[in-house]
Amino acid sequence: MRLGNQLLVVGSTPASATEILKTHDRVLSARHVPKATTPHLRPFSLAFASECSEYWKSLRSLCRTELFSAKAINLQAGLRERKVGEMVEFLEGKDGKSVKIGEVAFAAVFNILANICFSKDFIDLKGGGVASGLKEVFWKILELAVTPNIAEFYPIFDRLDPQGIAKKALECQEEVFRKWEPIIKERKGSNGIDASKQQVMEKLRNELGREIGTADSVKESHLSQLPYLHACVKETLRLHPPAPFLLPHRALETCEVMNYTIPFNSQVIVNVWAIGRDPMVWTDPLSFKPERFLDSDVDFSGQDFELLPFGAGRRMCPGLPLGIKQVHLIVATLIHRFEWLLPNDEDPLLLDMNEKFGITLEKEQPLLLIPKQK
Ligand code: HEM
Repeated sequence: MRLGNQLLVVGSTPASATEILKTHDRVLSARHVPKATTPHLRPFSLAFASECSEYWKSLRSLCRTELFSAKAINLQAGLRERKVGEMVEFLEGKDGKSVKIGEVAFAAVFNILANICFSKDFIDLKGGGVASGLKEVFWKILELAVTPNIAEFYPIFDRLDPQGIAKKALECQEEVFRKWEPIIKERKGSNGIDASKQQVMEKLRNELGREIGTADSVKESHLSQLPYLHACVKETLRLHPPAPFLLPHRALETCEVMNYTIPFNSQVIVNVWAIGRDPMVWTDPLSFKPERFLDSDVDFSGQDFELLPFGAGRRMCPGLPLGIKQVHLIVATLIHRFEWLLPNDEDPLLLDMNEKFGITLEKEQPLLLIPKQK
């Protein structure tokens, strides 16, 4: 696609994903950096490092050896269990009332990361906390990053910033800095749910009941014994990959991909959302069927190009080991500890499942649920 002066190349099949993320991994490993990722944050960013520089390499190696190595992940198990326990306590206090479950899970995940890096919580589950409101600012930045920006398509408009995107992005950045500065200083100092999904829930509850039994809380040591949970999470990531186009790559040099010439500096994206729903790849692609993964070796570790929620190749997500542990632990805990109802006796079949596209995918209407203690 041509967007003004910008060339955008989209790979939407496992074959083109293999070419982009494996065969031509080095040449296509640069990042297209949207202007809305503000200039002050760019030099420190791993995700928006424009090239695989020495600094980028040192950050990746820090992730591999310190933050997300198998040893580090095991050592963090107690912390994750504690934070998930606090989330459960908070939800117990909301028995019978509706909660925005996405926000609650976001706070738990954010606090896990904040404790790994800064040994303290950033978000108070009841609202408030040093980084309350950060989620909104992050969403705003992501929204700005994907807003079609005339100044990017036609560099002649760069200085004019006709849509005010650069200005708004700068305001967001200032807000992030305002919220983070004290912490860092201190540190220095529509398709509804069908009946088959109810069967999925029942199977998952049975598995959790069998493996965890009457134990009060789910422990990370239980997780490897929960194949149906793993299959449910894979199936969710197939249909709803959080980064539907990965993060935009950029060609370092002109190269040939599947007989197409990709000129130097083109933006290259892989549409993993489309791959996950491709009828040439998946049988009955739009149905939520975790069973498809039970007798299959297909995994999201970057070797199977039909399932790429974390990408593949050198720009692949370094946070996979932490991300996936958190998702398994949180989902298992929420289902094991609570019954979940929709507000106003809403029919699950009529639930609005539309998604809002951006760098990350989220439900257009936040999911409101009522926890009921079992
Ligand atoms: C379920 C959870 C997660 C998913 C689905 C996910 C997905 C992704 C995807 C698709 C990419 C882009 C890959 C590409 O452009 O080829 C990415 C990059 C990245 N992710 Fe994740 N991620 C998750 C959790 C995390 C966590 C927990 C962290 C760290 C705390 C993290 C840190 C990063 C970083 C730093 C990059 C940029 C890597 C680079 O450009 O070299 N992610 N992630």
